[in-house]
Amino acid sequence: MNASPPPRSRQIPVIVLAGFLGSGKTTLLNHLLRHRAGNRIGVIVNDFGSIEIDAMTVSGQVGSTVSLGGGCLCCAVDASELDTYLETLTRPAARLDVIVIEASGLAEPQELVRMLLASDNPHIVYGGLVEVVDAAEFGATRERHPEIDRHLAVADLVVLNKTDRAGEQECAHLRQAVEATGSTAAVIPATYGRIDPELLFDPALRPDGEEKARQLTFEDLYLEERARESGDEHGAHLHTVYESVDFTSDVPMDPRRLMEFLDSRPGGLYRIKGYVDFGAGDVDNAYAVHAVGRFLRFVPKPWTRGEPRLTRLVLIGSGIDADALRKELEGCRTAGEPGRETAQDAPHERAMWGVLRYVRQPGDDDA
Ligand SMILES: Nc1nc2c(ncn2[C@@H]2O[C@H](COP(=O)(O)OP(=O)(O)OP(=O)(O)O)[C@@H](O)[C@H]2O)c(=O)[nH]1
Repeated sequence: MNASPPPRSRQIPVIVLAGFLGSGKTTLLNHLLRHRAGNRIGVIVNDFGSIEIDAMTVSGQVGSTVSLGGGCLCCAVDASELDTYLETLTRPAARLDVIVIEASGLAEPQELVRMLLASDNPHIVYGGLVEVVDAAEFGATRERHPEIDRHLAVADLVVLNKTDRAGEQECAHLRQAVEATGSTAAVIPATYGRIDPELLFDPALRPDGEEKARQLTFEDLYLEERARESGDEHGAHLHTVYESVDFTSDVPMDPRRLMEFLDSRPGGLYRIKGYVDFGAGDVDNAYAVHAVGRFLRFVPKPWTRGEPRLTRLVLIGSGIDADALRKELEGCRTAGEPGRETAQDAPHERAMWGVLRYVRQPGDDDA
């Protein structure tokens, strides 16, 4: 009998980090690596020579960084090559929580996103496209590279970086430009790429508490040092640009109403995560939900015996109206007569069609 590999139950989010030359991608990546909240981050870079790989690796993580030499990722690496790198990084031994691909400043990010969505690797889930924009250079870059509008249109999160060098006007201009592309991406202002890592990944939840019990690392020391230098502005400001909304319900959600809510979600609502009980719509499964920008996916998972049938959602965004969102979600609950309905009822099955559009079937290519 063949020894089967150990199960890898979680899908690892893969985030694409894009932006024009010098916009601050590497700075942002380094910031994420220093504020990784216990997560183990794997990085694929397709730059060559100009990045200090050593500076980007964090303690205990050397070996999880794969550098693609030889040019622009979307041109030089075909899908099978990318898959090989992803396969390496998703091995259980790597114990990664998130993978970030830093696209070359000249890459067409949509090509890379398409490759990820079409990937057969069952251990990854697309985690969104983050487009870094140099606020001070935005006007000039746009003149030289009109394709930036195309990049903004497909981004899930736009980081308006270098706001220290730009005036209010440039920032407002960029927001308008993003909206004009038809994009609903959240726009987050930043200096030196200091965005809240929780926008991209969850704090690690390690059952063995290994991260909590560990000794001070270089990362901690670095953070302490920086906090001292800056009077701790740094840490305090990280949490000011976005809001999060928690929603819990023991009444099942109505699939049609929830899909209406999700299909018309406001632009600033950048992330939704959690799981949903659709009651009679599917009595056997909880539906894990994962939304980044406009990307949405449901993954059905059988309820375990005795597990409380709850819907639990966390919504994260900037410029969102938390009370209004919570009310809208409350309005998505079923009238609530659990037990009276059965999954065999045709109307319930039909109501689930909207949800099932976002459940990936084997062999699907969402691109
Ligand atoms: N003033 C200012 N400078 C910044 C900020 N963020 C990054 N920089 C600087 O901008 C320069 C370019 O930053 P990088 O992070 O290397 O940019 P990149 O997008 O990775 O560049 P490429 O790899 O060439 O595409 C560096 O000198 C950074 O220190 C910021 O918010 N404000």
